[in-house]
Amino acid sequence: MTDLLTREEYKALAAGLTLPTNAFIDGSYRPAASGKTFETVNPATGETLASVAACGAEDVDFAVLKAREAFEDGRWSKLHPSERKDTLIRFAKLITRNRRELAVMESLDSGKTIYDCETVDVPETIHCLKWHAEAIDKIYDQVSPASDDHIAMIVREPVGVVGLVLPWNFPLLMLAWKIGPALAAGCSVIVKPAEETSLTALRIAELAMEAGIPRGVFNVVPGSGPDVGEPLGRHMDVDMISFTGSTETGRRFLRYAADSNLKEVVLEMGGKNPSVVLKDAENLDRVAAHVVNGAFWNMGENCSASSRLIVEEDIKEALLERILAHAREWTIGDPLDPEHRVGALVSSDHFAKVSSYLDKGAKVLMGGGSRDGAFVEPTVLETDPGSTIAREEIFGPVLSVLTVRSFDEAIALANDTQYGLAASIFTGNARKALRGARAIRAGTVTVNCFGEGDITTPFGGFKQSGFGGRDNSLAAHDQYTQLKTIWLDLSDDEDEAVG
Ligand SMILES: NC(=O)C1=CN([C@@H]2O[C@H](COP(=O)(O)OP(=O)(O)OC[C@H]3O[C@@H](n4cnc5c(N)ncnc54)[C@H](O)[C@@H]3O)[C@@H](O)[C@H]2O)C=CC1
Ligand code: BAL
Repeated sequence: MTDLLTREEYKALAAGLTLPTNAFIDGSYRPAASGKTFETVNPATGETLASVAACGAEDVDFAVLKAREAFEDGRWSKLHPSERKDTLIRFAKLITRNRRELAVMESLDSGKTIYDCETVDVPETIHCLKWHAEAIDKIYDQVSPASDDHIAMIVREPVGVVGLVLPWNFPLLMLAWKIGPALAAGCSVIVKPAEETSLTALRIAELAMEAGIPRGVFNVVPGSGPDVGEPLGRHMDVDMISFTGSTETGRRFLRYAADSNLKEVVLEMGGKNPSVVLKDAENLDRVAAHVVNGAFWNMGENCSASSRLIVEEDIKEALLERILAHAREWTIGDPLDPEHRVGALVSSDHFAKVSSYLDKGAKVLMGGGSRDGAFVEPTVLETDPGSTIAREEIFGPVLSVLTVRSFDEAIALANDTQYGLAASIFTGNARKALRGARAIRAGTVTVNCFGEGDITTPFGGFKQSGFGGRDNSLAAHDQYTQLKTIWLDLSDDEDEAVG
């Protein structure tokens, strides 16, 4: 368990931070070529934290050029995997040494609670980098079954120059999910952080250099989606894009790829994830704790948040009573107070979007309030399956309650969505649990718990939640590598016909 500081100690650390503001390209910080900047704001207070380089196509071109040079000369891509492993482990250690600074920076820039930053975001970032580092010198190439006269080798090669386009809800952790396997594989990366939360990615770049990752291999280009994300997506010399964010922007990356060099595209997008609670669920208090955690953790700014509760009517009242009791324990307020479990939403724009759902006519069972500084109370709403609230990804601390009368109705409703990222099912009946888990079309289904798995399990979505690959586990290495087949002719009969 992380040793947390007091609110006053976190405030003092925050006051003493030096915030990185420039792009990081070819091993050094530099302003945007245009000289332009944009403000990054602490959403909990509305105060401007820093003016960050507002990069554009010229900066993207330069970063791609340098990333390509690094990739082709092999200063990283051709190292022995164990050397990349050692460097990445040094990198993880440097993050550990600077973990408090990163946790505070993340909390200030995103509104996330310091509690989550200290206990989840930063430690999971470190664990993710170490895991992929440790894996990379243990993955073997293959030899195919072939006749005695031939050997066919199947070797894995890094994809090349990859663009990593990040969301703002887990700025450090999503960075780690992507750079962990990409750097381990030998790729050169261009990170495009979300404009709301650029700071920790920019600071991490410096630690990457300090760890010994060669210049040009790790670049961070901050700026808006249209100014940086689009030129990256359309670049003719970028081999692949790995994106996490909204389904709408994910679609754009497919168009960019189709219109340019058909680069590979991996998309991890939205969700409207169901928690199905059947009438034979055991220990409703525990079920309620899982549902509340799934819905309100990280302010519900989580693509795998369990935002739809689908409950059989026989147990609805008993479950709701417990859900409301648990939800009341989720204290809201200053993100730098380690007692708080609910911080601020990421921005005033996002606050306006989430707030707009709160007056759409659903029956409010709890919460529904908001206050200055982008805070939205954990909210439980009873609604019907066709309502906007029950269908759209709100990405805030809002749980919709939907009532069903049977197992089949519950599963049909769970699947009645364009998304398919995550789901959970609560029941004491093993057969129903497995039937439900098989029937729900989602990348992750948890039984009698809410969870996203861990670094060892693939994470990604079905339907409009995902495309092209998985984050986490060895499956992530498939994203950043491609297979090559090499045939060797071993026959020594010179008379044998060729072809
Ligand atoms: N799957 C997930 O983890 C996330 C889902 N979302 C969903 O998306 C909604 C909107 O949030 P946004 O921040 O607007 O997400 P977004 O999908 O627009 O942003 C994600 C990333 O894409 C970039 N981007 C935006 N427009 C672009 C464009 N035209 N071309 C290239 N890159 C572009 C952004 O700068 C950011 O780095 C949220 O309310 C939530 O529902 C948002 C963030 C994360
Ligand atoms: N649930 C972690 C990944 C994401 O929100 O995108």
